[in-house]
Amino acid sequence: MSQTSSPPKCQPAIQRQPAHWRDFFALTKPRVMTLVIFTGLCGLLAAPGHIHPVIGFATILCIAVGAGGAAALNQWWEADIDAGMKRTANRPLPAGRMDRDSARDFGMALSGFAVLTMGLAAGWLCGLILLVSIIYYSFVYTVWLKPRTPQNIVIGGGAGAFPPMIGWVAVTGDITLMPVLLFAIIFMWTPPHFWALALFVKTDYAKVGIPMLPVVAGEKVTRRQILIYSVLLLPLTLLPWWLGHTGAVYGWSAAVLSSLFLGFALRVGLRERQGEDDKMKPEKQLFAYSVLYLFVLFGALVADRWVQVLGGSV
Ligand code: HEM
Ligand SMILES: CC(C)=CCC/C(C)=C/CC/C(C)=C/COP(=O)(O)OP(=O)(O)O
Repeated sequence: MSQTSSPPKCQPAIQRQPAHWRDFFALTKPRVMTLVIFTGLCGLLAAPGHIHPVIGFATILCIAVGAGGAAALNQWWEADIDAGMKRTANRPLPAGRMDRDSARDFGMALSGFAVLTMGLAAGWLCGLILLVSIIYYSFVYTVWLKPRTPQNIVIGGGAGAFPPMIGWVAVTGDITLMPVLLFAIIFMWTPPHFWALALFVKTDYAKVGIPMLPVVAGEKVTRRQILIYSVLLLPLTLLPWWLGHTGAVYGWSAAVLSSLFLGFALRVGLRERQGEDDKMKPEKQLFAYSVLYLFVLFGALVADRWVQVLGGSV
């Protein structure tokens, strides 16, 4: 098990020219962060109350910039690990298209800008939650948990669960039960989301000494764990409806989406791999569905709110 206690030592290919803007953009992990930004936007749109459109826009912009900054800091720290994995070897740092200090400075600048602007525009509670999520992802998860424990993403998953809470608090000004439930839903969703992927990129993580669950505990345990979190996710996503915080549009959407999630998870959880040339199709399907699932679930939350507003029930 590797214990990363200092930033990457290897300086890959020599970087002679200033990095291209495309590499700075890539450093923000834009594809992953679309869902982070979307859930933040949904938290903002589903919250009861009104927010000035400019403040609302600034809030989402700051979530995007802050998440991008945290992703850059993650890659600054992990350049040597990324260099050793096929999936990540072509990132700007391991591929030598950018020097490490630029990535660090870029990440710090984005993070600092996002937290300060968030505090000034949407209030310091939102600024504080954003700061916590940036530190959570770039330090608690990346530096501390990831190289040390197979429970890294269970605890570290909290980092990605904050954006809808930020969006919600930007509108209401305080942390009530609903933003906590939205946090809990993403927290519970993260292990099946990531372990489905970890099952089919297991060898990559093993190669660089990252103790992901399938590497340390094996596939069977990982499959069972995926199942446990997916079973718990179903009632958790229904809680906002049962407690009367949302209407039937969200409730039925959650019931259908989470049942399907459980269906995909059951196929992964209860099966055994058929030899080394197994294509891991159910695992790939669960991973792909996990992304679609969260998009649609949070979309349904907003649709539900709009139905209630138009129907005059709030
Ligand atoms: C600690 C928690 C998490 C871990 C370890 C994790 C890990 C990963 C990894 C390794 C990928 C593969 C794609 C890539 O390398 O860029 C991925 C894809 C993705 N993740 Fe996660 N993830 C986590 C949490 C989240 C959260 C909270 C969200 C959004 C709310 C999210 C959204 C996505 C999306 C949208 C993709 C697909 C990107 C694409 O289409 O290429 N992830 N995740
Ligand atoms: C507002 C804010 C700060 C949001 C952060 C959101 C967040 C925690 C997203 C996590 C998503 C992500 C890219 C995980 C990758 O894990 P990894 O870095 O272990 O993946 P890798 O193996 O691809 O590098």
